[in-house]
Amino acid sequence: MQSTLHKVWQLFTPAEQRKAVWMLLLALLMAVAETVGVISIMPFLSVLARPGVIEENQWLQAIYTQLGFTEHRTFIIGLGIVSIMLVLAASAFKTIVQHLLNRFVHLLRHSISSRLMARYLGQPYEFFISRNSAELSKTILAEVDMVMGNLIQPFSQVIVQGIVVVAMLALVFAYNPLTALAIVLVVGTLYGAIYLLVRKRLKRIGTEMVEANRQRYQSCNEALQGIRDIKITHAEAAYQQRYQQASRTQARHMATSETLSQTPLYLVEATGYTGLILIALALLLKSGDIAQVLPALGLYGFAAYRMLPAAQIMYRGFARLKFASATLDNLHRDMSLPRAAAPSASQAALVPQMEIRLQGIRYAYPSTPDKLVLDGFDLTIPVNTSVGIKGVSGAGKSTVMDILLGLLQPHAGILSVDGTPITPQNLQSWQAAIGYVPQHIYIADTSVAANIAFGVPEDQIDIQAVERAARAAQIHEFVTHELPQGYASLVGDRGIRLSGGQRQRIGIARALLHDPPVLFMDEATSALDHTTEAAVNEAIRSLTGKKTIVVIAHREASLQACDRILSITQTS
Ligand SMILES: Nc1ncnc2c1ncn2[C@@H]1O[C@H](COP(=O)(O)OP(=O)(O)OP(=O)(O)O)[C@@H](O)[C@H]1O
Repeated sequence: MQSTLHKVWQLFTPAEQRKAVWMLLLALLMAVAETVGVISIMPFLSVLARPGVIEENQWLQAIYTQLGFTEHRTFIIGLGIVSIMLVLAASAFKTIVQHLLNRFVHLLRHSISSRLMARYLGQPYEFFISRNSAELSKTILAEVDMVMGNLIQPFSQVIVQGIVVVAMLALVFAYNPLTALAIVLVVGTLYGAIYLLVRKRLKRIGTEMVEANRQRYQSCNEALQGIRDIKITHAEAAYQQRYQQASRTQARHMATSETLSQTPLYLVEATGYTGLILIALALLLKSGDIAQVLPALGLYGFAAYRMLPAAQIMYRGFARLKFASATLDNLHRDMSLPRAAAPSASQAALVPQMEIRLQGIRYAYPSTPDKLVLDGFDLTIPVNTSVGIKGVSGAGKSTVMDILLGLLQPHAGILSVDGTPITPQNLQSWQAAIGYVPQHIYIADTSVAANIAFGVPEDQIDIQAVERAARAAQIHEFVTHELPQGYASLVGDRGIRLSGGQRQRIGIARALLHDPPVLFMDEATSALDHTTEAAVNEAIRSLTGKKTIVVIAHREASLQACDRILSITQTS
């Protein structure tokens, strides 16, 4: 429990932690308002039951004479009105505080999920090749919500309602300590026993629910991304079943957790009402006068009316805290990922003047640490020359390119530009000098222009630069003559409205957009027909001598224009 609270606390920024303390104070005031509301009913009920109490009670008498009352009736009406006003004021105050609490909780959700997204995006590329993307979306979108709904919101309720319960108990205690102790004993034992019985189960189904949710996201993601293959292989039923199984498990566990957190309500309600009737009878038997019993009964009744739901909400909060503890562990782990290294102050491109160099590179992927893809790999690329890299499939060509791009960190050896090693601090400057065409081009569901000027806000796109790059990539004619809205045409999810070759040319235009001094191309023309490939290659050939170019290609034709061809062989 303590570690759960500690983990929740660590999800907050220092400013949010301070705000949380303020919220706690407000909750305290809310409980005070609640108590004032209850206490204000006491004098009214007493006087209503037995007006003679005005003369017996020095406080009531002082108020009666000070305010110049002459008649009991008007005094009772006055007390009633004051009581109503206090209850109304307390309700208004509670509404405001509740709104502030809700706001705090929902803005926290926004803040935590935004920070988690930033934390993920700040991770090195290797992090993403080791984790499933559906799992990451699930944590950002579903688990933060889950933690808010099942942890922070119930936790804030545990505190607010805890204060209400304590205030109500104090009120009853002041009136009759024995009754207060009896209430604590009965209600506390009931809830405590039920909680001890269900907590292990809640934790277990909470853990299983996290796994079911992961499978739900993953099967959904895979099914929608691989829809072509699913259609061809008729794998709809298999995917549907995979999704359904996980979804059903999740639904069942959610329902069980709900039931387990609601169960004691009816039991405690029954106990509460039984207790109230027993107290009424005991009081009546003791005094024999219903008028004397009425105020005490009013107090107990109201305290029970406020306290039992509060105790139930508290219990529910604890139960949900237990249920969500596995989700919290997940979220806490990912929120504790290291922050991205701060880039150097200067973001100017690190343009090579002499050479780009890989020296003694050794690399193995995180999932297969014993299988070295590169071992003692050296490569020197003099500036403004072009290197073609060939080799059998799986030899490690793309891995070399990813290391040149600074996406993968070699385990040994260095990547340097003019003798300056590339580190996390100057990586951004190095990448600013590179235009890169990957093997699989990612096309976003936006306009052609926004896809070429990738990552630039729509209203800041330099359309002339976009057109220039598109001409070099041999896509300008297609965009202007065949797309209904030219560069503003939308390309669909992952560029579904474009052919493979058109997508590839958009990727090439993207790489050329800023006229980079360094150009890396990984199978950049593999999806083009011969005529288009020849035209693109011609455009790239015209750049030789003016840019430093590294090309990976299987087709010799794509490497013909290179100054040097390097053959990579698989390390055994
Ligand atoms: N994310 C990864 N995790 C583990 N192993 C990987 C990963 N990516 C690539 N590999 C392995 O590393 C080796 C080199 O892969 P790489 O993609 O660099 O080859 P390549 O020469 O570019 O191949 P191709 O010509 O088929 O694109 C292969 O054996 C591949 O299985």
